[in-house]
Amino acid sequence: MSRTLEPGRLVIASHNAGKVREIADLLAPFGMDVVSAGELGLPEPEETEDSFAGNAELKALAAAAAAGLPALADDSGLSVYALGGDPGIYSARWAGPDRNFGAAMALVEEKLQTIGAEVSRDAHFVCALSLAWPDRHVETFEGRVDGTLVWPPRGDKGFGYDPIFRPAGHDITFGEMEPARKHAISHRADAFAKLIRAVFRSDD
Ligand SMILES: O=P(O)(O)OP(=O)(O)OP(=O)(O)OC[C@H]1O[C@@H](n2cnc3c(O)ncnc32)[C@H](O)[C@@H]1O
Ligand SMILES: [Mg+2]
Repeated sequence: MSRTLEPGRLVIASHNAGKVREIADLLAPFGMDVVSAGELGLPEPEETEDSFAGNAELKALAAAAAAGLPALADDSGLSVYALGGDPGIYSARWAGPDRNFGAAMALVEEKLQTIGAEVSRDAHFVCALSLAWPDRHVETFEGRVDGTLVWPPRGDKGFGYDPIFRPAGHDITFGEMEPARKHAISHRADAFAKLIRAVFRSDD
């Protein structure tokens, strides 16, 4: 049985502006009073776990303890089939400390080109969302969206690797997609749907 999230303040435990915006959009119908980790001046913890869920839990627990409030963290990434799942949990680190996703996308493409012309361009995004409370109770939900990598990058509406990811069944990239359409199908929306079913459930 999941714990119910009571109305009140909730920390979005991310230092990524694109994610904070998407999570705030997804939370908007639920009437929480959201504040980001950056606005509270919380430190960015080192992501030392070897899974999306492990890193999401670490970030949520750290923010909940520091703020004394429930905290929602997101650990996510792009997993490329032909690259054995890379960049995966290292998706942010491939962009380097200056968060240069142009360079990270070019690195993905370069590695695919090195494998050869017939290489599979299948990829998926994963998102683990963890909700933690100051008493260290934590709940984690995972989502996924499948798609194909395109080159060159297209669109400037999203963030991160969005300009090279075309979700299955669509002919535009996440970078070209309106936020509302991305929220209907994304890995983050998939994880979020599971989270809201669990923690905003009514007990009757
Ligand atoms: O850890 P926080 O502070 O939340 O921010 P971060 O950017 O470091 O986030 P992650 O550690 O989860 O790294 C995941 C990277 O994968 C990329 N990514 C995740 N979701 C994405 C999405 O919806 N569209 C494009 N790229 C995404 C994004 O660029 C992130 O930097
Ligand atoms: Mg991170």
